[in-house]
Amino acid sequence: MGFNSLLHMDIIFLQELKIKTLVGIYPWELNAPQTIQLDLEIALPTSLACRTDNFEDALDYSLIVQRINDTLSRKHFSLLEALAEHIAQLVLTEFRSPWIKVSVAKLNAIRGVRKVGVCIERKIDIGVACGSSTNTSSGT
Ligand SMILES: Nc1nc2c(c(=O)[nH]1)N=C([C@H](O)[C@@H](O)CO)CN2
Repeated sequence: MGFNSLLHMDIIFLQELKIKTLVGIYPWELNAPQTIQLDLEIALPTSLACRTDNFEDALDYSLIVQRINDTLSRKHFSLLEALAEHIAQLVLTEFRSPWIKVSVAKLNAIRGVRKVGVCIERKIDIGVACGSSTNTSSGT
């Protein structure tokens, strides 16, 4: 139904997106926003824009950045893992992406380590792409 096959995957990437947000397991992290760095690879639902050169056929990456900034300005996650999952599910559902890789890192959070973080990969259930109502995308 208009979705690329996995042999033919077009990807929008966002590198080193820096966002201030509340994240962490320690009490001091509840009220002190920290800068995290996000790297995203987002598979596109179609390749139409490649052929048409028409912005209306493209997924506007500035809207994805806006949406991520918006959601992270309202939330506090304890773990980077949960923050990454939230971003993955948001992009899969709201932007109709079939596959995503999300890396989230804290900068200089540990002495001697420039970046520490997690990287997760998620995909939608193929049934969802084809219009079925089941969704088993989370947590796999
Ligand atoms: N696997 C994880 N380990 C730790 C996390 C995390 O999000 N995932 N977070 C912390 C603290 O919040 C730390 O980053 C404070 O500097 C420790 N371990």
